Amino acid sequence: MEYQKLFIKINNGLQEFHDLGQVADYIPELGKVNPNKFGVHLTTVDKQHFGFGDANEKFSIQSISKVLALTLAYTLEDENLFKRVGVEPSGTPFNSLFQLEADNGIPRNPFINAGAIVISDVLVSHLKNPKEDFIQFVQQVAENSEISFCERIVASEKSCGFRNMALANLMKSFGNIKNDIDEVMDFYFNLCSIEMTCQELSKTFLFLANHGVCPFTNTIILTPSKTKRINSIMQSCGFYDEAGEFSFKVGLPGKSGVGGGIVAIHPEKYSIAVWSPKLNKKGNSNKGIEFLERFTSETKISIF
Ligand SMILES: NC(=O)CC[C@H](N)C(=O)O
Repeated sequence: MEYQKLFIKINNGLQEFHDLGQVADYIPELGKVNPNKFGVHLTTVDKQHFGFGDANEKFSIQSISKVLALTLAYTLEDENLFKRVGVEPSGTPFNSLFQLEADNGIPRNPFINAGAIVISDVLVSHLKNPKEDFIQFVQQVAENSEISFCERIVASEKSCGFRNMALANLMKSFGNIKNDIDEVMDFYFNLCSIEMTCQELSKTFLFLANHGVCPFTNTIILTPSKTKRINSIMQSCGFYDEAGEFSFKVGLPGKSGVGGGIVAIHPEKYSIAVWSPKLNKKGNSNKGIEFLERFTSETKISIF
């Protein structure tokens, strides 16, 4: 399959797409990004690369990193992890508070903010030097020692992270945060600040298309069963209250971030990353979803 030609064809078709999305500006630093950036990169499990547009430019992967945090926490806690966080779609925005009270401080899934804050707490409990150990894990999965947190984004998020602090405090009141809130939230904001290019992102996530094994190094990141489960949580919860719509349109498990990135997995075939900073009302990349819908329609291949 010549994906390169297909990317060009879809991009040509998208010239007529009227992108009504808006760049996330509730985090001041994210509001400074050029809204017209657009990149795509696909890496196959047999290690072929296909890139397009701004595929080699770094951007803030934001909530996409929640998948990597879940991956590490799942290997450390096994099924015990799911006593403190569920695996059901929330049907609510990523930073919603109200469900959490009714659910006694147990977040619906690990990909909404509340769920990722619980995962952060788990990692803070297990890791000796949480931030350093976590970024080393990401570098290992990415096979790239340059991947890092972005201090500028961390500071920007901390300056306006009131809802996230509220989520953490509410969960602490229910006993579902074990460590000091400031330490957990410092970890969470760093987690959200990781930067990657589309190329780095698609390569990093390839283990999820390959039964948990990184094809470049043959390193086992997860067991096949845990890999299936993480893909399944991405399928049902990767896009907040738009998860059903993404599944309906694209037909692949995936995860979005408010930096405008999306990564989607076709098990046993490829991992694809798209970046377009303008978001729809649900906080997902508007053009990114459109691109992926056209991509799986053109290739006529999805998991369904
Ligand atoms: N959906 C997202 O990417 C949200 C992550 C963002 N850092 C936040 O906590 O609000």
